Amino acid sequence: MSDLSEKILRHVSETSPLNTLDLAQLLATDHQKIVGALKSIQAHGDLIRAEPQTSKFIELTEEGKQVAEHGSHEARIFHAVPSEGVAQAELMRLPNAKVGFSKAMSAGWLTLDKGGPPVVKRKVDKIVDTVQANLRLIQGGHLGQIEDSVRQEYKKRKLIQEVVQKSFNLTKGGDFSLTLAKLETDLTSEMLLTGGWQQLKFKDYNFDALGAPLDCGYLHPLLKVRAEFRQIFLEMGFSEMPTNNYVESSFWNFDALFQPQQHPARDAHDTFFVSDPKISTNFPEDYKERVKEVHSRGGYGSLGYRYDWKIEEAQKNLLRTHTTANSARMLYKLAQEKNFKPTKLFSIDKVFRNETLDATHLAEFNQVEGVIADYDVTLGDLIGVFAEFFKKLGITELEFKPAYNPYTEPSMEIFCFHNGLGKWIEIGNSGMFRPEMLLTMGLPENVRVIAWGLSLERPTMIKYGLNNIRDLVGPKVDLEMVQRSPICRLDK
Ligand SMILES: N[C@@H](Cc1ccccc1)C(=O)O
Repeated sequence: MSDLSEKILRHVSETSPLNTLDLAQLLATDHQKIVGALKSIQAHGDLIRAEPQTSKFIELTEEGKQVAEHGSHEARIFHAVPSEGVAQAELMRLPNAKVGFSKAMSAGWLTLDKGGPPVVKRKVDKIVDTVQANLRLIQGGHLGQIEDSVRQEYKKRKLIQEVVQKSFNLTKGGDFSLTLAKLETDLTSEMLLTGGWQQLKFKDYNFDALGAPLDCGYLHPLLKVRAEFRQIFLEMGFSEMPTNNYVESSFWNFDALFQPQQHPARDAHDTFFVSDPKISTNFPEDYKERVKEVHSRGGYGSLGYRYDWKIEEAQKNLLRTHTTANSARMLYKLAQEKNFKPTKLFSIDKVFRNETLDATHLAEFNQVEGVIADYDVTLGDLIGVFAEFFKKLGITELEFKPAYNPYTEPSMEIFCFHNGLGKWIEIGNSGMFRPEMLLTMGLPENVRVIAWGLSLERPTMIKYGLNNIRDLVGPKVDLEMVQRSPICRLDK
């Protein structure tokens, strides 16, 4: 039996009721330790009864303690003013000068001479620092001597604060005893054979214990957040697109999306080109011709880009820079069907960009993409879908900013207000696919397609409070972080 438990039992046998706070003082022990020992005594049965109490008291804040020790801000400012006065600008450089100066002025201790550059002078020779004196009284437990209004003022000045202390009033229980028998934790075969178990006392199960970590694999936070996104899309009736090709042709990654062949994103500075196999050649022939036509001469009411479109540029293989390449493939497929059916698609998979690596950028990341193709859908529908999609993530405040993408018009960046960070952050990009893209594929004229893309890493980092992407992905990831991170709910 622990020493402390024994002492508690002895004190309760002498004084009853006995408050745990008084007991802590009596035994010169931390209150938390007393409460801990009390819990273990109670595990032995009805030895001690404990009635919860709450008491409020006033204590000095850190600032209050400073004042009690070194004087109030106003007194320190007063003492910093020499008898001949001092330039106000100089005085104001001292710590806590703003409060100190204004309090000293309203106490009538100082005056401000504004004849030239403002000079602060003493108005009285001596002062009494009542704030310091009062705080010392409170510190000494004489709060009763302080008037209510003064108390309120100190509270406002954050010199004192109210603390709520939980404690217990202890009385003897029905099975009170001065000693504790050791509780058994295991039932052994010997106890069963001898029948000894009947006389022994067993420790209660603690069903609140956290338990040992499971000896099994753990899901990485990115996988958990991915599962959340996938669940949201499925709930909203979206089907998942195939995205199992990291290597893509420039044709599907750029040309099909009406992205001109001179566009800077198609430069090796931004895109990883693949050297083996270097090119793709298998494109739907008549579609390829229509893509060439719309880029070089226009069509469907568009002037096109008016340049010499080259198949060699479209053939270049690359690591896809966005999953919108997969959306393009799916929309083309949809356009080939006899009767158009409204369709909602999503994907969550890896994309690659030739980025300069830093705390928030990697050369590969995951993109979350949603696409809705339907008759006459509008930008209003897109905003409505966002409202529902992000609400399921716990995000209700959204704002949009006009943006530019070669393949969408209009385009909008999506911002959300992050409560935890207390600011607006950009979370994605969106828009309505251009007619130059959709009509070229062969979709009916009045079919519109709204779409959006986000990164998976960004919400994951925010959710798990990480500010360096290397803590989430790559060789420096702390495996214990993966084990510790609970199932993710995207609601905060
Ligand atoms: N492809 C865009 C995202 C996006 C998808 C669909 C429409 C508009 C924008 C990106 O990589 O940022």
